[in-house]
Amino acid sequence: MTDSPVLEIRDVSKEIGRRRIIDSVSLEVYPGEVMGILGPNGAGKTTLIRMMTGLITPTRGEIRIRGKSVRSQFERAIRHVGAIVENPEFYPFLTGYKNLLHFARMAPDVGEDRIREVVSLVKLEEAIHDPVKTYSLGMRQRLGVAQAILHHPSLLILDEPTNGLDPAGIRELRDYLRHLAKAEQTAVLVSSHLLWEMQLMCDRVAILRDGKLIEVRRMSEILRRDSEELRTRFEVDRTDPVPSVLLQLGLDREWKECPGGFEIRLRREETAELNRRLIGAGVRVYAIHRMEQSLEERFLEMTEGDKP
Ligand SMILES: Nc1ncnc2c1ncn2[C@@H]1O[C@H](COP(=O)(O)OP(=O)(O)OP(=O)(O)O)[C@@H](O)[C@H]1O
Repeated sequence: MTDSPVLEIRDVSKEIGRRRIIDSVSLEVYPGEVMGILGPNGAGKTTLIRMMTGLITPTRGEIRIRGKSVRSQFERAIRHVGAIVENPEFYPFLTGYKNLLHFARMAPDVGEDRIREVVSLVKLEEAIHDPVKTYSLGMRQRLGVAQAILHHPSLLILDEPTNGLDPAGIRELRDYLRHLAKAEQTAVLVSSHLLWEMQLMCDRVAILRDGKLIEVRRMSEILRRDSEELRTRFEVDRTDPVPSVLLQLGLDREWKECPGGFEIRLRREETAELNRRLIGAGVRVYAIHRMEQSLEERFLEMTEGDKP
């Protein structure tokens, strides 16, 4: 990536009382990407987001938005940000359009053209002239995003945006967030404690545990499982040669019999190799099943790591 980052978090820590809630976090988010902050409840996601929006100040370190320090150049930094940190509040008896008009009056250079543009970006054209009290949760969420992006922010921050949405609502949210990131080159930052939601929405994900950033990875890398040991089931006619074949391969792995064959944990390449050797030993192999680890299992592994 050659662009300069929209958001730079540099070695940020936050202590409240004697507790370090955020511990030396550094992270960069670029134009046009959807970045997820993933961590279990209490990991520090909201605290980190509150620091990005200037609601609280870091104990140490610095946060810059488009190169401007949130602490020392607050107004110049924050004008590039659109955020929904709590649930957005609207006037329920006014239409979506009138609500947006109301917010547009507070922002410089936002006219009705821009309102129409954001309404179309969040795909709310059909309902925009209905009163907000008739909106579903997902529609309110979209109106919230429309409001947050009225002033063309470079960075859109959404804290747990999928709370209360059903899978269809989450898919919609994903579609227009991705569209927004690509169409307006907005950097989007969303937090969640659910990996599968991040999988649907994000290009990259930053994993937070106990206030520490333990990894930043492309979502596609997390989902690629070639180098991982997965539980693999072989359907075979006999298992008696398995120990000697494993010995030949130098694979010091536990395996166990199961109905119609055996199970073992293997990497992708090892699976092919074991198959070849089994056939060489005269075993008939009917099927090989690699059991994908569920996303929830992977999330627990990533966030619990070396915990007891
Ligand atoms: N003002 C505060 N005073 C004391 N402790 C706090 C304060 N704010 C947050 N904490 C603690 O810091 C930790 C991180 O909280 P934070 O709300 O940032 O986590 P989170 O990852 O957003 O979790 P959740 O998804 O539950 O909101 C929690 O253990 C919380 O109790």
